Amino acid sequence: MTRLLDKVAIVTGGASGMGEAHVRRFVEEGAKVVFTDINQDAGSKMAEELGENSLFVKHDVTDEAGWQAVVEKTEAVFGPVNILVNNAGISMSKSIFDMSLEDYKKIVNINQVSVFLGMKSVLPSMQKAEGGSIVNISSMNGIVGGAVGYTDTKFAVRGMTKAAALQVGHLGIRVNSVHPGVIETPMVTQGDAVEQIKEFAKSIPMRRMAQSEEVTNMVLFLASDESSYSTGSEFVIDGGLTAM
Ligand SMILES: NC(=O)C1=CN([C@@H]2O[C@H](COP(=O)(O)OP(=O)(O)OC[C@H]3O[C@@H](n4cnc5c(N)ncnc54)[C@H](O)[C@@H]3O)[C@@H](O)[C@H]2O)C=CC1
Ligand SMILES: CC(=O)C(C)=O
Repeated sequence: MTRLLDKVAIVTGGASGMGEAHVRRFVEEGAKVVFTDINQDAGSKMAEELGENSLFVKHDVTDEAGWQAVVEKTEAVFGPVNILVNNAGISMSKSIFDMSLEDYKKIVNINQVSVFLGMKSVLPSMQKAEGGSIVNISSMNGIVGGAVGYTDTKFAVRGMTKAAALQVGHLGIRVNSVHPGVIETPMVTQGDAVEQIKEFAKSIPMRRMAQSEEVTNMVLFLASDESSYSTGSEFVIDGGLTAM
């Protein structure tokens, strides 16, 4: 299990759901992983369990100064950053009639502005490392429409990925987006639309939601050198939903 041997990675939203699965697998694959989240309790417990090749830093992905601190801490403890997974995000299921500007700005800041801040903050460190891989977690709703606000941010992440990829390819830095369908994480199982989502899952071509680890396999491929010629691309993992 050495697909990320000696790579230094940052994973946001790493204390739960898909982010947690990515962190655990990256450590198993030999990476040194700094993972961040606003959930201090879950993050600290996980870091204790994972041991010396991981470090938890409490960080809100909308906080620009905090991003600098995360990168500085990563370099001080493990060295320059090779991998960034911009995973943290929230969902929101209000209609356009009910959504306030405050709601809208909140989801744009957490799901979209954070991705800009993350990429901008790690690039100098990736230049020190002489290359890197950025994996931006969008959604199937970055390919086809869904909830207002959420869809807007996930389409943006897909576009931001391509724009950044064009600018940093010559530096040996790759940037790709991942587009999960319906994944069984707390975002889905603890949300207010759980029954509707379960019903919806019956209409997925593969007739089920995915487990986080199935998305991790894709993220791991993109984070590793195995995807050395992939950049500016979107990788869909949705059980066939966007093929419909
Ligand atoms: N679960 C699903 O079906 C799908 C999820 N996604 C995306 O995948 C990513 C991960 O989602 P899940 O694992 O499902 O969600 P989750 O809710 O299980 O995990 C998200 C994590 O992000 C953290 N977080 C939230 N706001 C934050 C902030 N401001 N700063 C730092 N951390 C913050 C949460 O504390 C949590 O630990 C999100 O970007 C989501 O939009 C995309 C497609 C499908
Ligand atoms: C499709 C999606 O991004 C969900 C369920 O959060």
